[in-house]
Parts: sequence; C-alpha cells; structure tokens
Amino acid sequence: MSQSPILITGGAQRLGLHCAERLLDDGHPVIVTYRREREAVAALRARGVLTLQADFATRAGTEDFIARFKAQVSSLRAVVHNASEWLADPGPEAAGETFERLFQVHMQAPYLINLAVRELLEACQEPQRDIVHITDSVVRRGAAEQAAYAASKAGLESLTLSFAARFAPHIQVNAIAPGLVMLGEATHPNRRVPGPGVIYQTLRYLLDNDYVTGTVMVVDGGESLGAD
Ligand SMILES: NC(=O)C1=CN([C@@H]2O[C@H](COP(=O)(O)OP(=O)(O)OC[C@H]3O[C@@H](n4cnc5c(N)ncnc54)[C@H](OP(=O)(O)O)[C@@H]3O)[C@@H](O)[C@H]2O)C=CC1
Ligand SMILES: Nc1nc2c(c(=O)[nH]1)N=C([C@H](O)[C@@H](O)CO)CN2
Repeated sequence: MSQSPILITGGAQRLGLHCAERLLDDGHPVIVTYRREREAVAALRARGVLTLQADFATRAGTEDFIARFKAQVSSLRAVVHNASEWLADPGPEAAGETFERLFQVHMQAPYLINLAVRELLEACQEPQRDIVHITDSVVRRGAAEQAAYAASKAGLESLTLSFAARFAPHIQVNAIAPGLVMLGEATHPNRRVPGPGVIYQTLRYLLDNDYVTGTVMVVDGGESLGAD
C-alpha cells in the first residue's frame, strides 16, 4: 500500500526542516511549505519532497495555498503546523498589525487548513491520521514582551482541543509545546538547549500512538515551571 504524505508548514529551516528530514529518513513521503527559495528547499526537492510556496500572513495567502495544495494532493497521513513568526510586541503604532499577523499565521492558517484538508486525511488508507500543532510552553505563563505571540499560540492550543473533538475518531489532533530547543539570534546560550531531536521524538510518539488525541505535549525541560 503506497503511503500518504505528511505536510509540514515552514519546513525549510530549523525545527521544521529537521522533522522533514527525519520523516524522510523514516520512509514517509513529505510535503513542505516555504516562503523564499533557498538551498535547503532545493535539497528537499532533490529528495522527492513536494515544496509549495506559501505565506500565511494573510487570509488570501492561506486560501491561495489551500487551492494549490488540494489541486495536487489526493490524501494525507498527517499535517504538522510548524510555520511561525516569533515577534516581540512593538510600540503602540504597530501593535495592531503585529497582533493581526500572528493571529493569521498561528491561528487562522491552521484553522482554515485543517477544515480544508479533513477529507484528504480521511482519504488516507493507513490506520492512523494526525494533525499536530506546534505551540509553545510559554502559553502557560505568558510573555511580558511577546504578549501577542503567546496569545496566538494559546489560541492554537485551544484549536487543538476543538479539532480533536470535532475530528474524532478518525483523525487525532495534538499539540507539541516546546521550550527553548533551538537558539535564535536573541536567545541566551547559557541555558540548556537540547536541539530539534527532542521535538522529533515527540512527533514520532504522536504519529505512532493511535489512542492519543486532544493532548498538549510540553517539551521544555521544566522551563515553564521555573526550572533552569
Ligand atoms: N526554536 C525554539 O526554541 C522554539 C520554537 N517553537 C516553535 O517551534 C516551531 C519551529 O520553531 P523554529 O524552527 O525556531 O521556527 P523558525 O522561526 O525558525 O521557522 C519558522 C518557519 O515558519 C515559516 N514562516 C514564518 N512566517 C511565515 C508566514 N507568514 N507564512 C508561512 N510560513 C512562515 C518560515 O518559513 P521561511 O523560512 O520559508 O520564511 C520558517 O521556515 C515554531 O512554531 C515555533 O514557534 C516554540 C518554542 C521554542
Ligand atoms: N517561530 C519561532 N518561534 C519561537 C522561536 C523561534 O526562533 N521561532 N524561538 C523561541 C525561543 O527559543 C524562546 O523559547 C526562548 O525563550 C520561542 N518561539
């Protein structure tokens, strides 16, 4: 039986790219979205990955992606909503635009894509179908300087519960809430940084367990509890 592909949004760098490569290594067909062409995208294409350009910062951009995606894909094994922007709260003059952008990328895009691909997941002939939302352990405590980001990730966690109820029993819907797992420009190297492997381990667990839905897997080494 031929396998249905796994879609990873924002799969051209860092966590998303790591998971795409590990899924390929595990024998899954993979589809990724990206915004800008670069070497990593070409390398994925060379491994047989379907690479689709998509910008989820507007509803039109998301709807355009959905139309192109549904024209090319007939069934899906899983969707991993990884695409994300880590924006600090700007000054009041730009706060509304930032909040809207993070709402679009972290909440509206996963919402519209989940509704649009339900039939593709249900067309999958494999025993299990999954949706995984990548959120953030910061949801548990808030973020003084990234309030809009944390709120939009909290909304994505809530969508996990709603879609798990709505799509049961044929599609499992779960979230992975990372702490600091990969350094970015502005993060503090004196903290433990485990790398993307801990996220793939968690994704692998969810893809291999046919009785887990509506859960949020916090993967932060106790960071959200105040542990360093
Ligand atoms: N890194 C960490 O330590 C932590 C990460 N997380 C979460 O894990 C996930 C992956 O993290 P990380 O790899 O660091 O994330 P990055 O910020 O490095 O990458 C996110 C990806 O999302 C894509 N993206 C960003 N904006 C848009 C948009 N408007 N439309 C479509 N795609 C977009 C980017 O695509 P492109 O590159 O093609 O522009 C990029 O590939 C994210 O959801 C993040 O919030 C949570 C806590 C900690
Ligand atoms: N889209 C992104 N989201 C987040 C990132 C990132 O680089 N891109 N990084 C973090 C930090 O690691 C944060 O957890 C440090 O406390 C959070 N989200």
